[in-house]
Amino acid sequence: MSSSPAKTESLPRIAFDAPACVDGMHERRARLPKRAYLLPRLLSRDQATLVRRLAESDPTAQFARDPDTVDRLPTFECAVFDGGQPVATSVCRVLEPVVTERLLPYLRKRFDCSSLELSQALIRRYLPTERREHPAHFDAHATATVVVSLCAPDDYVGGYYAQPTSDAASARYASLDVGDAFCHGHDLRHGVRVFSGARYSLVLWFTPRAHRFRRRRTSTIPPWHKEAADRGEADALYNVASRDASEAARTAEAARAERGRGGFAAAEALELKAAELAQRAADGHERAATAGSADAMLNVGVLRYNSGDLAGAAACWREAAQRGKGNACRYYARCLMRGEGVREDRAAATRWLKKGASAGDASSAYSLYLAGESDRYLAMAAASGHAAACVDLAKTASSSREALKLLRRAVANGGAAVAYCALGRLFLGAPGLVPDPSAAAGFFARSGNAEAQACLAALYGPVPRILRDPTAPPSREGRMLLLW
Ligand SMILES: O=C(O)CCC(=O)C(=O)O
Ligand SMILES: [Fe+2]
Repeated sequence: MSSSPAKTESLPRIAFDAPACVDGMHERRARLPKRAYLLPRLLSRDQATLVRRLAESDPTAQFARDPDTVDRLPTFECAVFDGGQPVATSVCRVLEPVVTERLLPYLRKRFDCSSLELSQALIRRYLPTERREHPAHFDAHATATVVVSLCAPDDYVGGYYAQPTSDAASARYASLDVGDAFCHGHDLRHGVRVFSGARYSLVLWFTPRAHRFRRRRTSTIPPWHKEAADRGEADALYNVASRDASEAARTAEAARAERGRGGFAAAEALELKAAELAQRAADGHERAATAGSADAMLNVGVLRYNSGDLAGAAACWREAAQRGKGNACRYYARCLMRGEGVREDRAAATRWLKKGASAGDASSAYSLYLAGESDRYLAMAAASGHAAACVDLAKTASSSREALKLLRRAVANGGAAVAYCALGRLFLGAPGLVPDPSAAAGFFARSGNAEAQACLAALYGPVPRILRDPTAPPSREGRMLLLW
């Protein structure tokens, strides 16, 4: 992870061919190994601003916090159009003419599909107190993706990047002006990293009419991606295998729930299906790894590790790490640190963690900080939204305001229990904040972890039952709303 750049211009950027006009649409083809295009000013500045304002104010629009399909952290996405139907009606009214009159004719031609339609549209936000990144992934479910910037370039540093290979160093950023769109197919690895500031984007997914999908009902692999897998394309093989793996996990969860309800026969059938899917996922990952997918190599390493083949696991992780996969660097460093499957070598482990951190893996950066390397690794991890790093950095923040920002980011990035506990401590007394034991108690109750319960006991003596409930609302709702 490069330490925070001051400007998007200093990041490696996507190069484009000269402008061309296709069916009245201005495009610039990206110089990338996969089909991708810049569509300058797809929305006017006014339209982009209006879309963003409506998303923030329309009662039919809401930024959801349910788990994202890519990283399982809160999405902070606002549904605009779903399964062929408008959701945020006011936003759809602005987009309708742009989609039907300009985008659809263009995309049908560019992606050779006369039945292409808008399947889903959503707005994502990346605020300093919320999501900072969306890890590299494929939009396998869509024939074509169109991402429109709803922000001025000066509002943030970083943004959307295309990453042709699994090596994080191959990431190239698209500098988009407000209203500019970037358009790509199902086979382009891409992601978002916001180093600073706030970013809003509109994401539109197009599929043939017959494959229109509803939110989260994307567990089946669509034919265009399956065809790529059948041709032996490593990335597509990996995507198919990881879809099988997540279906296996979902089915196993359903089996557990069924067993809990006493439906033993149904549970058994689900367990069988989960085992079949897990086996198919394992075979798929092996095939994808053999075809050269570093993403799959990481998972094959996990499978080997879990089966007790530590040397096999270390070899897989090393190979994936050599190909620039940040989390594989960390997994391999762990082997070196513990002498698992390789000879123990702490100096080499540190070198691999540094490589992982510079490939964007926040946990590598945090591990380096924990191992006593420079404090800048703590700042690096916190900047990416690493929850524990945000909480640790909040302890030495220069102001209560900065500490609050970091703790809100930790809550949004999966660290609720520990962050709420730290918030409780902050409200017991911090420079610039009037101590508020009642607000502190509310946060401790929300946290529910052992430390927070001890703090509650210290505040009020034996903890009343209601305050032990981690879902109990804070005691002063009005005040909480101001902060949250
Ligand atoms: O926010 C963006 O620009 C892109 C988000 C994205 O890649 C996705 O939602 O799949
Ligand atoms: Fe995407």
